[in-house]
Amino acid sequence: MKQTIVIAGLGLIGGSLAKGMMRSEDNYIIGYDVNQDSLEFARLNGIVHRTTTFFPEAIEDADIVILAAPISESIQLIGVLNELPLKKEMIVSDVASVKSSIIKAASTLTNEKICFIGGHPMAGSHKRGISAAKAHLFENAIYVLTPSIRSTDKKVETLKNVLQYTKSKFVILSPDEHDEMTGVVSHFPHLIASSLVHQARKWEDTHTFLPNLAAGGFRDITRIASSNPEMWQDIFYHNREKMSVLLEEWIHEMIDLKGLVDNNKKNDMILYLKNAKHYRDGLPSKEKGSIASFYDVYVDIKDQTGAIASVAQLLADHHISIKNIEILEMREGITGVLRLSFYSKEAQSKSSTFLQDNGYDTTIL
Ligand SMILES: NC(=O)C1=CN([C@@H]2O[C@H](COP(=O)(O)OP(=O)(O)OC[C@H]3O[C@@H](n4cnc5c(N)ncnc54)[C@H](O)[C@@H]3O)[C@@H](O)[C@H]2O)C=CC1
Ligand SMILES: O=C(O)C(=O)Cc1ccc(O)cc1
Repeated sequence: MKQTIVIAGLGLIGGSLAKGMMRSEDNYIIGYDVNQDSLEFARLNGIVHRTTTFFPEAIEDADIVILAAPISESIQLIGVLNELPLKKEMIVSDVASVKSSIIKAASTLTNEKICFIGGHPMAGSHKRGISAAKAHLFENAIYVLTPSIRSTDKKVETLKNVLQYTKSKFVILSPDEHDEMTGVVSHFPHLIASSLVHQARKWEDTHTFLPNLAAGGFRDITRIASSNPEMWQDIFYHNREKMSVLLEEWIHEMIDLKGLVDNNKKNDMILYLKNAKHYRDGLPSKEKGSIASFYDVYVDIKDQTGAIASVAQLLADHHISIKNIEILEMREGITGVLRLSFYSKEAQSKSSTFLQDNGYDTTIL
């Protein structure tokens, strides 16, 4: 059955959803955004069927509306929707990284034609805007749904059917459970990553050479500090109660850790690190989920012209596509390490074998 789907906010997430849902001929997709350039990009690249900057016109014939603007803007749009005269019933969902404030806004809806179901596709990127949108962004990722009092199981199934083209895995959670868990594994790590970067920046005043020593570990743990600051401020604001509890807990943990360092508690420190390693190693890291991870191969390469191209060409010759390629360490004139990420375990192991057969040193961690 043909469905008219409106995506309000055609940025990284809205654009990726649109691209995923365009896979079905049953979906007629309208893009709404306040930014003309995003809409033009979407039109030129066939990401949606139609675009508009006028919200009432966008939702006129909608069966499903997905709010994909920044959290505070999506909350406002819920209020706007409530005031609009609607011709027919519609499912309204969102993609916001925090669910309690969205569901709170939805609970004030009085328009009987609206069935609200909160949503959060748990995958993203440090980039923003529609030009970074990818059809496969949510493949195998967890997609949390938080039904409100204004939804039914049948409507949840309808929404899942439409969203199935994103190829994500649906999980139903309460808003509070969602905000607590994402607080721990997604939001709080962003705060810490930013604070580590600040610490390094301050120490650079003492040691100007310091940035040159910022190798793989520092870059890995602070990668997420390069994300969209306005979006993360909005997330921290809406999840501020959980953030405050987590910060309090973290401060205590750091004080305990300082005790281990100051008093040279060797065995306690080893145990602390062992326990962390054990838990980290046991995370479901080979599937894309709330912690995105891929099948990686580390390759030692020489610092010489064409070194990366040779590795890429070798894999291309064997029809293996690389999901991501990153230079982890490159010391001038010596060697470096490339991290190649693949979509499957099979591609990972084949690549490693082909590379080794061609004289490269590879490691799979
Ligand atoms: N970036 C990420 O990794 C993830 C973000 N999210 C959530 O997705 C939402 C959007 O984030 P992104 O797509 O990353 O941001 P983005 O900055 O790439 O896109 C936001 C879009 O919303 C538009 N917009 C702003 N105010 C609007 C309004 N009043 N009406 C219509 N459009 C409006 C902007 O022009 C922009 O095109 C946020 O609520 C965020 O919490 C969820 C999962 C992952
Ligand atoms: O895993 C992370 O924390 C990311 O950086 C990607 C991301 C960002 C925001 C979300 O709401 C969900 C996923």
